[in-house]
Amino acid sequence: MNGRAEELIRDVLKTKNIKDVFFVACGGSLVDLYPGFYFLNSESGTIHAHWMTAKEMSVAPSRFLNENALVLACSHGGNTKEVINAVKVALKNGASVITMTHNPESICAREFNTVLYDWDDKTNENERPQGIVLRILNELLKEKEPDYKKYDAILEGLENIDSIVRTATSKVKNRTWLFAEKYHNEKFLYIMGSGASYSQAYGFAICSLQEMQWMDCCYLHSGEYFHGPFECTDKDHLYILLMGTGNAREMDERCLDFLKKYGNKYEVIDAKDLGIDEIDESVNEYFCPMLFYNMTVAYRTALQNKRQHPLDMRRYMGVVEY
Ligand SMILES: O=P(O)(O)OC[C@H]1O[C@](O)(CO)[C@@H](O)[C@@H]1O
Repeated sequence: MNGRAEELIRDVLKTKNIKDVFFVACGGSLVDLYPGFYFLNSESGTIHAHWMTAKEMSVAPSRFLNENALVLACSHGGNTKEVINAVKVALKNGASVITMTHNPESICAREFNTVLYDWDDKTNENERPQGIVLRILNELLKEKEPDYKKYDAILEGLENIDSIVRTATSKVKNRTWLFAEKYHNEKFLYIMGSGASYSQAYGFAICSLQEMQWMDCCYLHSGEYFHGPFECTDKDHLYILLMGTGNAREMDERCLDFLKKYGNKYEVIDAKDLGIDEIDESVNEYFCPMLFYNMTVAYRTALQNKRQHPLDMRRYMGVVEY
């Protein structure tokens, strides 16, 4: 780990008493910030967490967006207008800002405090946005909360997650191919998850299936499935269930029990079958989304190959005005 993330948060803490952390971005980058938001909500006794699409921060800024706030903003390309505007509003309100981007030439990199990350197959999970966010928050809690006890377990997880992800990715290869063979023409998919991994149900749906495959689908929180959506369950609808760890897991298990009884077509991606237990039980739920992200890449690649629909084909994004 290169230390830039740690350096930036320590700098902030020299002069600021952080009471609120805002996580802002758009689309896939926003997905990457959710586990940090969930982590802070679960672990901190002094800091409030807020997670929102960047535009919402500019059009409806919270009253907590002030000199005691820290904004963590992510933009892969570093130039997304909504993100740049949100950061400007945050700075104007006196907040501290750390951005993350892959693009050294971008506005994020040139104009704001930034952590630059690589994005190639070899990049370690702890140097990608989800890992960087967890590193920043781990330092923040260590500095601010004397009773924070998970610092070492998180560091250890950050050391181990990359090899877990790589092993899991090769393990699911055949399975993703079979999935694509069976379901490449599916009319509608439900993607479910909970806890920190709710983010990946969201990302699987909006980025991998809708944006990259133009497939109709929706994402659901496993807990919310029982509050309306389950009425659609029958032998024909397809469900993808991400099963994480931690306290939230019981919501995923409840969905699985129900699907076993009343459903027929469901794909279970269980972090416990994919090696997540190699990370300490007290923190491994925060690493499941990194694992699930890589599973969504594996599934969407198999779908792309079967459907002959390139992952980078767009008809609106970056093509027309919006
Ligand atoms: O991360 P950036 O560069 O701000 O771009 C955000 C855009 O990229 C995506 O995450 C993926 O194409 C979209 O969901 C979103 O509109």
